[in-house]
Amino acid sequence: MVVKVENLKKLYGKFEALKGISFEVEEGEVFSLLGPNGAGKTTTVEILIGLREKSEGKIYYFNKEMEKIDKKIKSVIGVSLQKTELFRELTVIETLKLFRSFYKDGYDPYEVLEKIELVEKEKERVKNLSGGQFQRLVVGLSFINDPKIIFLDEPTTGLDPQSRRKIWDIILEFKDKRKTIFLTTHYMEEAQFLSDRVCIIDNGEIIALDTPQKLIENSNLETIIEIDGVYEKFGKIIGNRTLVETNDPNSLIQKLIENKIENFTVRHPTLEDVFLKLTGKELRD
Ligand SMILES: Nc1ncnc2c1ncn2[C@@H]1O[C@H](COP(=O)(O)OP(=O)(O)OP(=O)(O)O)[C@@H](O)[C@H]1O
Repeated sequence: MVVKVENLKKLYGKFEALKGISFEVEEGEVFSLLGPNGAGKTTTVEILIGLREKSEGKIYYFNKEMEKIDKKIKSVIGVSLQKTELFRELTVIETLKLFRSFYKDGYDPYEVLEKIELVEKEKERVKNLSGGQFQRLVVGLSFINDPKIIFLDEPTTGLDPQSRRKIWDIILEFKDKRKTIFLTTHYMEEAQFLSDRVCIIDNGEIIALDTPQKLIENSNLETIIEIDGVYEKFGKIIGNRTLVETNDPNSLIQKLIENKIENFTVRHPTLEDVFLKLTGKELRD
C-alpha cells in the first residue's frame, strides 16, 4: 500500500468538510476521487501532501503512520494543484530547470519538455502559454523529481477536449511505468477512462469505492435512455434532458414513439448515472 487514510476528518470552523473518510491506494494504480464541486477533494489532497492539517484520523504512507507529512515523504511525492502559480516571466525551460533544482534526483528538464509536448515552447514565457500548455507544464513539474506517487488535483478542469486528451496521455504514460497516481476530477468520463479504482465522494463522505466497471455493475443500472427535452412522466429531469433507466428498452422506445418523442439516445450506464442514482444529483457543473 502506498497511502492509506483512516477516518480522516477536516473541520473548517464548525463546518465538517471531511466527515471521516477511509481508503487505501495501492502501488501502481490510478486512484480517483470523483465528486462535484465542494465534495472535499482538494481538502483531501492538500492534507495528504502536508499543505493542510487534518482535524482527526490517521494517514499512512508505505505502511507507516505519519503524524506530519515529513520531508522524506515530500521528496517522493509529486503534486499538481488546482491553483498553481508559476513565475510568469520565466520561460518554460527555465521553470523546469528551477523546479528540478529543488530536488537531488529526478528527470532531465529536456526529457520532461518532450513528455509534455512543449518542445516548441521551450523559450516561451509562462505568461504567454495557453491554458492547456500551462496545465501540461504544471503536470510536468509534478513528476520532475520522478516521484513514487503523483497527486493531480483536477488537472484538466476548464481545458478543451484536445488539451484534456494530452494530459490523459501523460497520465497513461505514468500508469505504464507503474507509478501510483492519485487523481481528483469532477469529469466522470475522465475517471472512467483513466482509473483503476474510483472513490465517489459527496459532501465530505465516501458514497462508493470500486473499479469503474464494478461501480456500474453494482448500481444495477441496465439501459439508459436519454431524451432531449423535459418529460416528467418518463424519468428524471436533468437540465433540459430526461433520463430514463430501464431493463426493457424495447417497450419503452415503443412508448416514446407512441408519444411522438423521437429525439432520444439509448446507451449503457456511465459513472455519471451511478452518481445520479446514489445521490440524486448531477455531477456536472
Ligand atoms: N479554507 C477553507 N475555509 C472554510 N471552508 C473551506 C475551506 N476550504 C474549503 N472549504 C469548504 O470545504 C468544502 C470542501 O472543499 P474542497 O475545496 O475540498 O472541495 P472540492 O471537492 O475540491 O471542490 P472543487 O472541485 O470546487 O475544488 C467546501 O464546502 C468548501 O467551501
